Amino acid sequence: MSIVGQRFVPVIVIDDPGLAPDLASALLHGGIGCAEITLRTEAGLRAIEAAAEVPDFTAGAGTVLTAADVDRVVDAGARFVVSPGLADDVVERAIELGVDVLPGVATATEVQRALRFGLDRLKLFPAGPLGGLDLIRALAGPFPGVRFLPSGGVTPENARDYLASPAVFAVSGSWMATRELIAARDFDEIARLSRAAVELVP
Ligand SMILES: O=C(O)C(=O)C[C@H](O)[C@H](O)COP(=O)(O)O
Repeated sequence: MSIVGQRFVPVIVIDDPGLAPDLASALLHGGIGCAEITLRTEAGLRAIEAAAEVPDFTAGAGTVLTAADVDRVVDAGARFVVSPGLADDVVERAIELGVDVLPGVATATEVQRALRFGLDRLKLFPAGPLGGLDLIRALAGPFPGVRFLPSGGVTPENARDYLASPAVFAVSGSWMATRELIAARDFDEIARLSRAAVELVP
């Protein structure tokens, strides 16, 4: 399973890898089948490993900054790799290993660089501060074949509008599984917020 077909990609910052299986189950319970587990914390890598074991769940890695990170997260079981920006070595290594890669782009120049790698699904980061849907509409003009994953400033209030754009394949954000909710083991609330997100899509 890959990220294709997913419409919500929760961004996870986790401090205890032991919580990853319950987190993945809560997301699944809410109707979300994947997550980008970031390497922002020490626990990230082991959390990917644990979430990758959960049946029907697609564990991905976020904040992947180097080719060595790609090796580590793929070894841990990550099925997709997300970066805040576009680093050639990260993209090349992910392609070599045959894992989906979603580099972050913020400009038309970066979209062109991503296209040279044959990528047509890109993260747009940080989507809100960059101009949100206005920017996506502007980029969709010269790049009609590209689909974006807006991340950064996506909320339950604007997710539906983003997802209504044909240039958006999924949205990403931390709101349905915040670091605090995970640390508090509030898996019922994570499932509820996930369900509410999924229900935003007609
Ligand atoms: O660390 C990374 O590699 C990231 O991917 C950054 C995240 O995409 C955003 O931090 C999510 O933004 P919020 O939903 O506004 O919290």
